[in-house]
Amino acid sequence: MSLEVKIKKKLKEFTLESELNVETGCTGLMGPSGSGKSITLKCIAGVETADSGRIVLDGKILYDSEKKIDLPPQKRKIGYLFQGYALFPNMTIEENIKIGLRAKGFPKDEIEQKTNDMMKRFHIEELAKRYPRQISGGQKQRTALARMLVCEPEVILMDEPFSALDEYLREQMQDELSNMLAMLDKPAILVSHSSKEVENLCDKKYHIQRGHMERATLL
Ligand SMILES: Nc1ncnc2c1ncn2[C@@H]1O[C@H](COP(=O)(O)OP(=O)(O)OP(=O)(O)O)[C@@H](O)[C@H]1O
Repeated sequence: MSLEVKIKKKLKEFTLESELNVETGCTGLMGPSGSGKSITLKCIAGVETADSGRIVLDGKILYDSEKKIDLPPQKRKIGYLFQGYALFPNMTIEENIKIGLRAKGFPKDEIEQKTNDMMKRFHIEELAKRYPRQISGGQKQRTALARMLVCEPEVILMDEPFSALDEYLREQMQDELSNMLAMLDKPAILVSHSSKEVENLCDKKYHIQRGHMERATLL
């Protein structure tokens, strides 16, 4: 399974020129603040649109400016773990996980089944009826991961998934994430400011600076 990205997008201060190939396994994306990491992920997910280029997942075109193809986010099969998780504060943990499945029109009993399976897998079933403000940082991250994976994405995008966690929890969640990625066997992109995190979790990395992306070597 592979994801090929070659896109351009004019931003206020520079032009983003993202070019990366991601295979099964985890690819790190590093760079200074404001260099174009999040917007690259958003273009891949389809919540932002590039000005030109192509995004191809296993031969399937998600975006092609010349062919005028631009699949909406719900047709891209991409899981996006947002910076800060973006859980809906007015929905319970359970409802937060169900929302994507509802949007995709799954039947009610299948939604229940899939949500319960995911909550068990991430050890959050006891939190089902609580709201995001009533759970810890690690539990929020588990909820966000469950919400992302319940829709069975083909590609996983993670924007600084550990930045909100303290050091102890960060190491624990890194281990969990590493096991999960190995089990899923899908391409993943991890945006991070930490070389250590990328060295631990990724088998490939890119650097981006003012919108210009280059492959870098892991230590
Ligand atoms: N939709 C948009 N249209 C135009 N410019 C944007 C848009 N979104 C972000 N930008 C600008 O593009 C640049 C890159 O932003 P981006 O959010 O990708 O940075 P980043 O590398 O993820 O930074 P950080 O590490 O701080 O999260 C910034 O200068 C930002 O102000």
